[in-house]
Amino acid sequence: MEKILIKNGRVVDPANYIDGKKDILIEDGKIKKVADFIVEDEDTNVIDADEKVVMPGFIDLHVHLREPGFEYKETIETGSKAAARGGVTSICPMPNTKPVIDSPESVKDLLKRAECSPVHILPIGACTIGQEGKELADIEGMKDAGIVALSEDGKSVMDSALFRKSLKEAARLDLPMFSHCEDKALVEGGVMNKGQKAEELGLPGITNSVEDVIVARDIIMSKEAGNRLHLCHCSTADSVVLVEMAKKQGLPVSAEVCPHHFTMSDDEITEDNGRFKMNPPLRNREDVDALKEGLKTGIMEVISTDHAPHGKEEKDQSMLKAPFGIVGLETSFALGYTELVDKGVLTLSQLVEKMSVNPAKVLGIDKGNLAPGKAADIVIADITKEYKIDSSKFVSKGKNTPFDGKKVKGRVITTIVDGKIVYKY
Ligand SMILES: NC(=O)N[C@@H](CC(=O)O)C(=O)O
Ligand SMILES: [Zn+2]
Repeated sequence: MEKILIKNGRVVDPANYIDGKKDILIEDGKIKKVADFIVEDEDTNVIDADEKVVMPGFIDLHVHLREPGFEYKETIETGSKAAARGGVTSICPMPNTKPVIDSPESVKDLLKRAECSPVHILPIGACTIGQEGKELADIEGMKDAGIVALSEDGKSVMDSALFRKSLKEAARLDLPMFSHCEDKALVEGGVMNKGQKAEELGLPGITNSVEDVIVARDIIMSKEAGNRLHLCHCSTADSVVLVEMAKKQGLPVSAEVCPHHFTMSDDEITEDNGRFKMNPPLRNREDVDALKEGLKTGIMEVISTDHAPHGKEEKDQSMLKAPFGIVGLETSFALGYTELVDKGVLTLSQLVEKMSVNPAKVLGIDKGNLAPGKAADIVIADITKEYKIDSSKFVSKGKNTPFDGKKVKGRVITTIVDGKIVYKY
């Protein structure tokens, strides 16, 4: 296998307390050596990373690949290539495909299909059969087949007694539960955040309580069941308060924030169009500020995208009709860098913690770390030059983003997975 030497880059590797100029030698898919100066052999591929940052590959705990069943929105191939373009070297696809990933056979089928992927695919299994919320799925069988977490994402298991059963299985099998927090009955047809903007546009609103009551329920129930709980796409100020309370009690609770929720608030929605529609919705300024503060203090540990591709026609219509969801894999680093690091909310090292180190901890996998001997999953990026997000360049089939044309910094230049270059700008 090719030897690669990454020279002169600013290595940002928080797991090893490194933020400084180093060379990294990669051999046989693994990191061989990290040092101030490494001399190359003749047969080494040298990557000049002068003025670039070199980080452990990002791990995205929340993506939708749509295959099987909705290949017109995305396939495993296009979604995983989008990940590589975004510097994301491991992705966790949610089970809301058709059929739903709810059995050992469907997990095996997914992993077989995933052989085309340039990045690692770590599947998540559904809690209930068909995500219908009626009957528990074969969770142990799915674990044996290779799932890394459980989730009913797209909805909550609204039957709390059934949810308790899945939490107990999660605890027994040591699988984290990834909770999509949404009290279905409270949505009442809402399509965007309830507030002044929704009134202006004449659209039904989604209150914060839709999320908050299930965040509280899931924390309380996980405390009793003894499972690890990871709260998906937190969007409200009170979610942060509740996660802080759980952490103060020493509970194994983690929480993610998506780039769109820390970048944009509902008052920035310019028109009634599906590109502004996702679940949970863009919230108000106070919520956005609370999420940023939560990221800063460390209460919110993970940034993941909830990459949710849809067809052009589906999204280019009123929020009353468009499906929920926006793409995120190809813009997450740029938004994180621009909104959090460049604006002084986080250091670059802290951003890497949220995008690489902590997601690995949530899954309990040996990644997010550039020490010798570790797998060479690496991203090299340029953080100096400003550019505009251009959705026509996305390799994802989904172009549905509210950030088209936004000026950002933070461009992924090279992505390496297991010592192999899988993307080059
Ligand atoms: N987030 C979304 O708006 N949509 C997701 C489902 C989900 O993660 O809630 C989807 O699958 O499209
Ligand atoms: Zn969700």
